[in-house]
Amino acid sequence: MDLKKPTIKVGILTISDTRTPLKSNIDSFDSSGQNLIKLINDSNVIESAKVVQYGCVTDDIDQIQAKMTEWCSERKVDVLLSTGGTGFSPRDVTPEATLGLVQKLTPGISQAIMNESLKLTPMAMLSRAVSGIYEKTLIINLPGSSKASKECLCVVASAIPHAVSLIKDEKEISKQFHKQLDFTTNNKSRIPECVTKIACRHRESQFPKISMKSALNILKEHAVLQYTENNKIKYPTVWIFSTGDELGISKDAHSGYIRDTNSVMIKQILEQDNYKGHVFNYGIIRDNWNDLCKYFEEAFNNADIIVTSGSVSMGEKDLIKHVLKEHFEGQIHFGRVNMKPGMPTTFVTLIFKDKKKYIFCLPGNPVSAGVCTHLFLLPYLRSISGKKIIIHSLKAKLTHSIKGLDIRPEYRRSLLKYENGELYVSCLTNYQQSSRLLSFVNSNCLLQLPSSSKKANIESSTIMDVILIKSIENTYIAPILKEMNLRIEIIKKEAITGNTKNEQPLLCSCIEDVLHLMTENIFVAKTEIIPTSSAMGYVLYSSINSSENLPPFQASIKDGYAIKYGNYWFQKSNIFKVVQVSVAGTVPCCQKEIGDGECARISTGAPIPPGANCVVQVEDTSVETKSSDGKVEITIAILKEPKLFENIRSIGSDISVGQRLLDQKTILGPFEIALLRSVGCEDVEVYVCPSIHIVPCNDNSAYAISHKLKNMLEVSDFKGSIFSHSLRKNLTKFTEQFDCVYDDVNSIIIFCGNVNEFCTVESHIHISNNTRKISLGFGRMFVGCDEKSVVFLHINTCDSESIYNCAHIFILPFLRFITGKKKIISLIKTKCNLTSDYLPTDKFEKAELHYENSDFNVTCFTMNHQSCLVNIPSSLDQTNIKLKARKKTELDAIVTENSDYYFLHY
Ligand SMILES: Nc1nc2c(c(=O)[nH]1)N[C@H]1C(S)=C(S)[C@@H](COP(=O)(O)OP(=O)(O)OC[C@H]3O[C@@H](n4cnc5c(N)ncnc54)[C@H](O)[C@@H]3O)O[C@H]1N2
Ligand code: MOO
Repeated sequence: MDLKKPTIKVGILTISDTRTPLKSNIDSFDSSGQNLIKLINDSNVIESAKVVQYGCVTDDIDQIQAKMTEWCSERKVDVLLSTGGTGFSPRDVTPEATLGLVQKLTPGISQAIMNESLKLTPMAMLSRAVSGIYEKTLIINLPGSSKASKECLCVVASAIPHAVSLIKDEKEISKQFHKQLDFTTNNKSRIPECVTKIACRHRESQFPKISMKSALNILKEHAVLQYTENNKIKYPTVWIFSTGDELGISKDAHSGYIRDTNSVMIKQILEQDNYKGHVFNYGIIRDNWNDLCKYFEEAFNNADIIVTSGSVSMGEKDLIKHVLKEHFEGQIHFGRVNMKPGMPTTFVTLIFKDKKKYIFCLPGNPVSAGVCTHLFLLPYLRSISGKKIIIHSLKAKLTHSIKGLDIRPEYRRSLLKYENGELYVSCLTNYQQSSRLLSFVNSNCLLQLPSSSKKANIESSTIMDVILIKSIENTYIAPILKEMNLRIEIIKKEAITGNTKNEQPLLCSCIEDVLHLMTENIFVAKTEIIPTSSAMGYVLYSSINSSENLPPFQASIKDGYAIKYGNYWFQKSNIFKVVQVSVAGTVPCCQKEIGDGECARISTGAPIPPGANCVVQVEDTSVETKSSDGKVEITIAILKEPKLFENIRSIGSDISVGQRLLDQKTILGPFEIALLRSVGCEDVEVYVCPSIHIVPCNDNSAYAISHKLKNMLEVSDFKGSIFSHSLRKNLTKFTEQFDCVYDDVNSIIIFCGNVNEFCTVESHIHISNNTRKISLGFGRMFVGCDEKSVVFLHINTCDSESIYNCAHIFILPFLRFITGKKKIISLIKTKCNLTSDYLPTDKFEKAELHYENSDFNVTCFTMNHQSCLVNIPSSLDQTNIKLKARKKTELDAIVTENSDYYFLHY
């Protein structure tokens, strides 16, 4: 796919008797040379190129040739661009100097420059510029004026990288090119006329807009699990790729370029959902027929399910559907869905080498790609994986009114919140554009809005359907647990004697206070800087602002024509001459100005040429006149009055320089990572994840609870390892293991099980000041750190119930707290049918949690799936409960298992 390209070294040689690089003298300042440097170094007009040599010489053959020879024979430059000395005056000798040197002529380059220049001015015929190859350097003469040299450079810029690699005989790159050529010649595929002849492209989409319900039903019909190997289920392999000529991954990009966010985001969404098959990111594929055929073929040879993003709407380079249909004879089950965003979503199946392949073609707009991954791809993969949960949907009360519904059913990024026992949903922002990844940040669900042709409204407090796109757990952060009455003692160590003494116990009722006391002076948050792409699940240490604008240039929202919209629309002609093409990847600064009565054919995401002030979608146009061979449209008619600035995304409208992207302590998921990548933020500072070592203190029961604790940590995404030797049984072996983990500054050591005296532990961990001891009612716990600031916890219990409670009420909250998580504990209000046989225990009891009729319910004293801990207050007396026997009692519950699963249904 994308080979890493070496930098192209460029030399700029100004040839003039009068010009100098000195800015002080405006009259003689070499503005043309300096402008070329800017175009290459700052505007990246030539992909992967940098100006490494610059010089000014007079119009003298010897001087010119001396400089050219120095730069070329010493291989200082790959491309030498001369500016000036190409005209008819007696001193103009640049072409003669060049011709005297080059070993091969490159007339195509000179001709291309001449052709394009003549379109701008007949005076171009007075240029005698030439070009050719000397040693391994390409020399191109450009005219002397700033404007003309820029225009000429733009004509040839896109061909330069390939020309250079051919001249340098770069094996890999040329091999790739020739492979492509072979493919083209061997390829017998029938390319449809709408692709080969631009004047014949479809003005309207060929695919009916089907409803979301029908689309899901079609997917359901195709969700057959048929992959088995040796009687074992083998989950299908998924390959993902992004398409687009404007996409890139590297930092030094050319302008007109957008960073690929989608392939990574889609992969991470699948991984986060624990899809059991293999998922590969295949990178970026360019928008051309042969590349698409070739890479699809490779994907079909290796994968069962292929997911693409981009190239599915109405542009001339939107080839995916055509390639699948014409080249691979695929069956397009749907090619458009009546929804916002994500309308062009496409689902195709085909038979390749006797095997059925399933292709999900998602739109290129990053929000559309993310939303459609959740609404189509995940449900599909879940159903072929035999999961019960297909779509996470639930009901919530709208916190505000919604004005002016769209004609398409809409899925808005929104925030679901749990407050006072009820679920509330609010749309975070009005900026819901499908290019704007920021709309995912701080949202955790999609609010489903019905369509309306009359721009109807929805009243506040209406109960709405929402679909979860992030864990709901973050919606009910409630760190306060009442009436817990936990005792904390602080243990001080006397530095000189080594004795320990206890301080007066403190009584705390709020878990957050306890955590603060547990960590104060003990724990210093540790952070590290890691690559953004591997930051999934980490917590951001400090907030991040953007250093770039997105889009970086004015971009089109639709495939259509960029026109200059005049004031008196109907008095003017609706016929426009197509004078320019702006497809994805077009370099903005190379575009010509659009004049009255002119237009540029433009694709979604491509830069708006100067002069144009609105884009008319292709559906609202027709071809008026064609070229004689019928291939090219010469003029088009605009059928509907446009609006000023319609279908234009202005610079920085999605993200502007300096804008806050993410707040500190944000948990980084697929959307957050995509957002950071979209503005080139390649590294992030995050809280360190500790390595947790569990030490069984004494006998077998300590081993059993150590394993139990390890499992509980893992369910919550913390990794634990267990010492193979217990503290009590084999002190020597234990010490060896201990020394190993001791060197790791990120260690947390958890001692499990009773030891009569805490000092057995203490003697091994060089306890420092301020160790804390907490009495929990169901065991005791110590928190402290040693001189090397290894944090240790000692849970003084061997009782299985106690370790469960202790893990959920202290250890996990503690670990979340020190790794920067905002969510410390998931506490919700539940309703419970308590029977009169119930006896108050003043304890946390395990219970089953379920979500029914918009209520969270718990069933206590059940052996069914225990998924929460309910806090049964001691003040409830038996008579009271008997009285309430038929009424539901309200109880606080700590969610102990991934609670998203309680809301799921298809
Ligand atoms: N004339 C019409 N134009 C458009 C229509 C339409 O019905 N008629 N539909 C619009 C809708 S709705 C959507 S959604 C987009 C979908 O376009 P494509 O799927 O063809 O995607 P592209 O044109 O390739 O890209 C759209 C946009 O997204 C950016 N992009 C693409 N891939 C990526 C990526 N991997 N990472 C980041 N950004 C990406 C691209 O630069 C464009 O800006 O079409 C509308 N047009
Ligand atoms: O359907 Mo598109 O996804 O609105 O931008």
